[in-house]
Amino acid sequence: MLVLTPLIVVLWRWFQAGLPHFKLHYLLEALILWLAVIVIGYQSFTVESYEKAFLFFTPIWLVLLGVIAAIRLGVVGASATVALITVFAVEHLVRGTHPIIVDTPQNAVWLTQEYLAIIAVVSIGLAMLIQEISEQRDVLKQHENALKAQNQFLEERVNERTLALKEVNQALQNANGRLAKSAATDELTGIPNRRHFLSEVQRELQRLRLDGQTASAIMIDLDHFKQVNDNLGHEAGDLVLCNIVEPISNAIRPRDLFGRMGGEEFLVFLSGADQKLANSVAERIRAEIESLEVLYRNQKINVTASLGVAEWDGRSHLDELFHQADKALYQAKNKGRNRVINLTESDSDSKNRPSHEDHFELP
Ligand SMILES: Nc1nc2c(ncn2[C@@H]2O[C@H](COP(=O)(O)OP(=O)(O)OP(=O)(O)O)[C@@H](O)[C@H]2O)c(=O)[nH]1
Repeated sequence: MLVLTPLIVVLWRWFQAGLPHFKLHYLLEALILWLAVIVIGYQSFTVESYEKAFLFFTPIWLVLLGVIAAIRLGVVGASATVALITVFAVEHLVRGTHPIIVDTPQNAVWLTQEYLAIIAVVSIGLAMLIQEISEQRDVLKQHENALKAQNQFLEERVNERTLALKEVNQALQNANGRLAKSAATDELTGIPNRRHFLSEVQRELQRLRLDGQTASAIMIDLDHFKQVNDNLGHEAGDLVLCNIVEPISNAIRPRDLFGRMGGEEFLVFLSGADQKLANSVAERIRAEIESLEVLYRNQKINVTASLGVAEWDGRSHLDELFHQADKALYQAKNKGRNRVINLTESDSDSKNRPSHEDHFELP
């Protein structure tokens, strides 16, 4: 009864949990094993067979079958195998045909019980141990899978965050770019404003100084621009200022610097250009402006400009260069406007004229 108890417990749990589904190969293995148990059990517990084939049909082999049952069939299979062996042992004990030959029946019962206890402990105990290990392995596997899933989730979150951060960063860079551009651009005309223009010129002057190259500046001021505003309104004046950009840009090279200094005054800086070249560029600008026709509310507006040219001496600060150009511009205005004047051509009086700009402050 003691030996059958595990089987009864296992079967009872089965019924409680619902009958498990055994796979075909499991049933086949169980069938083969139990056949071996029946053959060896019958022979080893029948005293005649035991005596004839002592080594082959011995109850010890049944212990080995119990171990195989534990490994291959689990707790259920091991319990069933132990039960089967118990049936043989008890049946032969009752009939008195058992091979356990001892002096008294009482001792035979004790010895049989010990034998069955050993089989039960080895077989069912081993099966339970294997089951425990397997369950622990399953739990570990589950934890590992959960950990992997958690890691994957975290990785996805990190990727999402990184992507979001990249997007924010990109947006920030774009905004910064736009901000820098708008800080450097004249709102009305879209060309570099005074501050940005002067800083670009200063950088260029440093480069030219190192390279030992020359440069020239052209200061452009629209003539009688006040009249445009007064006669046609500020909006018309703005339109003229916007339209003036294209002819000036057309007359210079892309690498030349061009900016609005304020009001109706523009500045051009020509790297590597001497006085002669600067004069011809200024003349081209003047002609382009003169031929410009701005259409405002079906009305054509024509403007002219006066231009002052100055060549850089290779040493002086940009303040000085632009003052020279400004003085030349003053000469152009004095001499009747719509013309280009180079400071070398201007009369000495003009040099005493207070500058158009107090000074060209650097950003
Ligand atoms: N529409 C418009 N007018 C401006 C702007 N900035 C300055 N002005 C005007 O430009 C005019 C400049 O007038 P003045 O300095 O007398 O020069 P001018 O009339 O061109 O005369 P000269 O330079 O001597 O030929 C003023 O009426 C300013 O109001 C601007 O952004 N838009």
